[in-house]
Amino acid sequence: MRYAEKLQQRISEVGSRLCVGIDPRPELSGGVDEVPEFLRRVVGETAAYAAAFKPNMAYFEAMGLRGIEMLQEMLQEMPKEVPVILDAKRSDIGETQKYYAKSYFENWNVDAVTLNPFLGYDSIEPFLDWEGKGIYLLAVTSNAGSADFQRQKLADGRFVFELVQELGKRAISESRATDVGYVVGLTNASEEVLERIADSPLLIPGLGAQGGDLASLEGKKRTAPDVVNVSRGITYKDMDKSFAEKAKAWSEQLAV
Ligand SMILES: O=c1ccn([C@@H]2O[C@H](COP(=O)(O)O)[C@@H](O)[C@H]2O)c(=O)[nH]1
Repeated sequence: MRYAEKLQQRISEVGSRLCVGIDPRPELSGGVDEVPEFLRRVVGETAAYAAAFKPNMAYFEAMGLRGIEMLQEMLQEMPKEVPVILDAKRSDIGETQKYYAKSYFENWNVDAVTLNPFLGYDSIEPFLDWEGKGIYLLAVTSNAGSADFQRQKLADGRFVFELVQELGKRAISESRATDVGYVVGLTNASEEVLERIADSPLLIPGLGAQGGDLASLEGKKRTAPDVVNVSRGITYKDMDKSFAEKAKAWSEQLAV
């Protein structure tokens, strides 16, 4: 089964596009030693509402070797029916990317990863021949600096983020096994952006703490298995509520 099919199946099962972001902050979770239990609770309580999970490598790397071990332990224990998108945003020459692809898709066996497309097609190629796997290329990120490059116009009138999508189109034209989607930040998902975004799987961060407005997505005729990520809005907000209650509330807002 292709990655996009697996994700669509999960969206249908849970009836929602909620992607639960997992970004542990030891200083807010009782210290590094408490993080494994925090992760078990987040995963355990939110899985029933999650179309996908999205751990971000940065938060695990920041805890050193122990953080990497925690990520590995969490990945091993995660329910297999929930696709995992590892937010790694890697970018390097193709020779090095081969090893990132092996690490994420073979050793850690995640379903999808985020990649930075700045180095071009040969830099994403090592990720393209993996059955059942997906990559999300950064197209329009949720930060203000997305205007610096991604939303600049070229001489021919196209935006730079449209060039990013040429990489995905090429992968489709070559019938590659890996599905290619895009990161589009909710905070920057204007009409002008969305009308130029392909009907490929989108990972949409920016809901909750970053203040993105779901109304931006309304009325779009999209068929791809898009997911909308909420991290702090579940794990570090309204701490009087359980993770399950917060995930349920977001999942209802993202009902399909
Ligand atoms: O454009 C992007 C790409 C990735 N992210 C990541 O998503 C989560 C968002 O966390 P919140 O707490 O819900 O704001 C985080 O891991 C970011 O690094 C993004 O926000 N925007």
